[in-house]
Amino acid sequence: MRSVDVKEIADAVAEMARESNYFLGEDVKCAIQKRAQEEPWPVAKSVLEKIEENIGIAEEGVFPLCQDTGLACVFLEIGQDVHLTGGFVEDAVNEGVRRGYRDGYLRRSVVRDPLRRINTGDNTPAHIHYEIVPGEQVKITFAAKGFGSENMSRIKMLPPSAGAEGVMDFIVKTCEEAGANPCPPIVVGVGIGGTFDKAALMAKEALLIPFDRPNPDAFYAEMEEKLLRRINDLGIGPQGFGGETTALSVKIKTAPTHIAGLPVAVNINCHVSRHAERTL
Ligand SMILES: O=C(O)C[C@H](O)C(=O)O
Repeated sequence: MRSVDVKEIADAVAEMARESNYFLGEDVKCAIQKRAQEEPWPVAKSVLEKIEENIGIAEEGVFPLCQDTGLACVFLEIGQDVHLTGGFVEDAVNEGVRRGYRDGYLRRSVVRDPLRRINTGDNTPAHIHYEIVPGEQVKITFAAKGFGSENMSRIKMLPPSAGAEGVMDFIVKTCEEAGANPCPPIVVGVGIGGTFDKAALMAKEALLIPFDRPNPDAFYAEMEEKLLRRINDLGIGPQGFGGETTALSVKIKTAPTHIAGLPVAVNINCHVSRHAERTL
């Protein structure tokens, strides 16, 4: 049994909240740079170059990547041989979010009640997902989820007869209907199978997979490639001005499901796919 003080979790969350809002991952930056070089449409190319310039400005540490600094989504993988000490883990995560958003001068975007809309003032509470895993470490993944793109996400309970084609049509249609709203080029996370709620969670987790990591299952790796081509063929383009770059990456997660069902969830992210990881 190993002890981990939850204060370490709070510190890590605070650091990741600031870091992820100012620095994009290398996989995202490389994908944008490659697309900017290859994009044949002049307006699309110039928008991608502006996005690259914006990334450079954010890296100077004065302005975050986007005014929508996101709802803090925190994924905790807790080893079953870990003893968490020093307080309640949920309070520690929220303390980290509170500090990170305050010290990073990040916009607070959370309302306490979905209908009465009073801002909590410190971007808490975070959306926290816990998973118990083997071992004696705690892995924390922080994602700042913007809502222009979250709002364009969809879930559908398809009949099993829809098959792979039906699933792909739903994913592509979701991206087509999203149009310019999620600030393309988008990142597409897909969850197939499980239950209604599991599919949505997998779609969000799929957004955290590095762009350059191919799906370990060849069937789904091929589906990801086909989907990326089909979404880019929509011609929506960067920020909706047309072009061949509507999406940067499509990642799929799957889970066993019921014989009578085929849940599919599509979680869309804008091009600032912001997340960071720490292992304690
Ligand atoms: O919340 C915002 O700042 C805007 C939102 O992310 C949007 O894309 O419309």
